[in-house]
Amino acid sequence: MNQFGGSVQEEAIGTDFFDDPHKYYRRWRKNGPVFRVRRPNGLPHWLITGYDEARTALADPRMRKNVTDLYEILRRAAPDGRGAGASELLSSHMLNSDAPVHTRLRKLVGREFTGRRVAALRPRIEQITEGLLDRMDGQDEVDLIEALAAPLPVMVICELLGVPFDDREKFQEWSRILLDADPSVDMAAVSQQMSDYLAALLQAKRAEPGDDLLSGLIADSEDGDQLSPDELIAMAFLLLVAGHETALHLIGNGVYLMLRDREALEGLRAHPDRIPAATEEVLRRFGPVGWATMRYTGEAVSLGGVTIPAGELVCVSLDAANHDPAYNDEPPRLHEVDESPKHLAFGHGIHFCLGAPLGRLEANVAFAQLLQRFPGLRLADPEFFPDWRIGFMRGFGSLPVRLK
Ligand code: HEM
Repeated sequence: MNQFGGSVQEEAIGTDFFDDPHKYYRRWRKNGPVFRVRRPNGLPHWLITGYDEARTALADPRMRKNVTDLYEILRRAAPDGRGAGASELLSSHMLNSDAPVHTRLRKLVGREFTGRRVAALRPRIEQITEGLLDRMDGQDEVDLIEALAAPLPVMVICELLGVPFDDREKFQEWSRILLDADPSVDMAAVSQQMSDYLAALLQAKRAEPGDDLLSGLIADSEDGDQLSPDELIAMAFLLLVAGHETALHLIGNGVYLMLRDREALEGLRAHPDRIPAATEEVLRRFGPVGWATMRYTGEAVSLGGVTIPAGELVCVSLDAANHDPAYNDEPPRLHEVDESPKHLAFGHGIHFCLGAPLGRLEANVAFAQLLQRFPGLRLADPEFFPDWRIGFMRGFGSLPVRLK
């Protein structure tokens, strides 16, 4: 008998999950859309896998994210008592806050992160992509992640935020450690390095503002608004981290899917106007954020036939919801997507991805240019199987392709 009256299943997740989550999803569907799991690191929490329940939960204000309470609950639940990855300073950003704090932060960044600013980036994204493809030209074989999927989003986010591109190795390494919450690394030390780096960068921008988004945020906050220095650090951290690993995997996963279906790839090459719809289907099938960030119940919540008590950790599997057979029993081929798939790959509700227009734009430009430039593009090894990243970010670190 467990604390939920014995009727609630708890499913253990093995590290083989990351190679083929669908094997698990198929089995889990028999449990209903809401049940308990235990992560490979021993952390127990509720998991939501049904599409309707996922949408409902993501829009439910009783599913909270306030970082102080969340970290406390995580520390209590974690078998080693270590809790989450990044420090509370770095993590006190809008993705870890509830209304009205979230409303205020989102409004402030929304003034700078506008559709206009993103749309204006298109020619620059095209130019950066062209430059990266120029470097690939003439080679027989490249790793597509290293040559295109990784550098493009970092170059774009660095320009947008005004972060020196030369610093990328440092902050990419720190953010990867903090995202994956690697237990063998001293998170406090890495968090400190990251926050010191961002504090110095913001200080330099205060002294000498540029035409970039972080300078804009500083100027706004000095205009009588209240983004404190700590809030600026957390916001910069969120934008930097959320803005490149995700787009990297969207491009990597998309190219992989196209290369596995030659006819779809040729169809998209012949009809590039179909690429944006194909990108949406890539997001549905292989969205880079497999599981949304952790929430907790502020009060008891009944969902999908179970009642989750107050103060419990809850995670929504966007990936499982996007494959709910109730909605997606016959997926279209990538070149035949007519209707935008109903996916939750960018989340839903107040935390819906701020960078969705940018992520989509980067992927659309990358796919279009790559298909036009390299007619012979194919997997270097037709039997290639991705080495999926361990963690709930869905993507892989290398994709060897032949260009001729
Ligand atoms: C390209 C693929 C991307 C995907 C699949 C993606 C996915 C997501 C998801 C699922 C969430 C919500 C998480 C949750 O509710 O737990 C989110 C939030 C967020 N994303 Fe993205 N993202 C992408 C690109 C970007 C980019 C390029 C940026 C640019 C900076 C960005 C910035 C953000 C921010 C700031 C939030 C927090 C929004 C809030 O709390 O109000 N994302 N993203």
